Amino acid sequence: MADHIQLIGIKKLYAGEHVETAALHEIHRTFRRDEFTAIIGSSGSGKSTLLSLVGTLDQPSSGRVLYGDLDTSKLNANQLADFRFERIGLVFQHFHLLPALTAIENVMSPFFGRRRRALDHRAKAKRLLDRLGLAGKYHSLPSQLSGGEQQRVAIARALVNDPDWLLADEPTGNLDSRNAELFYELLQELKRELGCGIILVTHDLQLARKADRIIEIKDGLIVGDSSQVTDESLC
Ligand SMILES: Nc1ncnc2c1ncn2[C@@H]1O[C@H](COP(=O)(O)OP(=O)(O)OP(=O)(O)O)[C@@H](O)[C@H]1O
Repeated sequence: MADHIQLIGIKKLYAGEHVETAALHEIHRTFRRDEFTAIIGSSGSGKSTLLSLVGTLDQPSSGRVLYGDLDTSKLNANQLADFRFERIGLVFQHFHLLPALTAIENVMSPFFGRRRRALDHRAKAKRLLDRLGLAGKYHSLPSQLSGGEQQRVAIARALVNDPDWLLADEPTGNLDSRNAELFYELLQELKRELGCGIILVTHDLQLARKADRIIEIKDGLIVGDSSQVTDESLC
């Protein structure tokens, strides 16, 4: 189990028809599993790009992403998919639930096509849904759930395989401030209970301020890191 993720000289260029966008410039940073890290920055600053590279959903143009000693740039596409499945849970702003599947089927969906005992993961999915206050909603479709409930189904799905890391991209963007607050508290509890590292991209400074560590991105560069500078210089 990796206790840290290390970014070594990460750059990301997006090639357009006529222009190339440099979304990230030479990022060096280490994330620790015992920290709740919030990533903040204005729109277009590179937060989602950074999270997708950390989550191995995309490859950097140059540089490397290490989970402990494991260099993810050495893995092929199938190995990366297995690596993500085993180690990383992902939550997105729009939840990305499959509309034709019930809550419990959505939670189990990471196992579809993988040889695992169906009974084991159904039991795990139920435990997670119960833990997240959705015991009566196993068979509800996403369209029959509130935004906050859909978000909790998405978290259950991200946690169903006991990941070492939970990466969340603007997960509170579609929630009102009360539900955003509840969501944040839930993440804190899950972190304590399950011991997974959490990296949260957010526009919500109120929430970010509660994290153990805040990293601020501007124009593809890290311009603030509360583990290296005083809190007053951030936000
Ligand atoms: N697939 C892509 N192709 C081309 N350019 C992209 C692509 N994805 C992102 N970009 C560009 O890279 C830069 C960083 O985008 P990114 O989505 O990482 O920002 P962000 O901080 O997450 O923004 P927001 O808060 O609005 O979601 C932006 O200039 C964006 O237009």
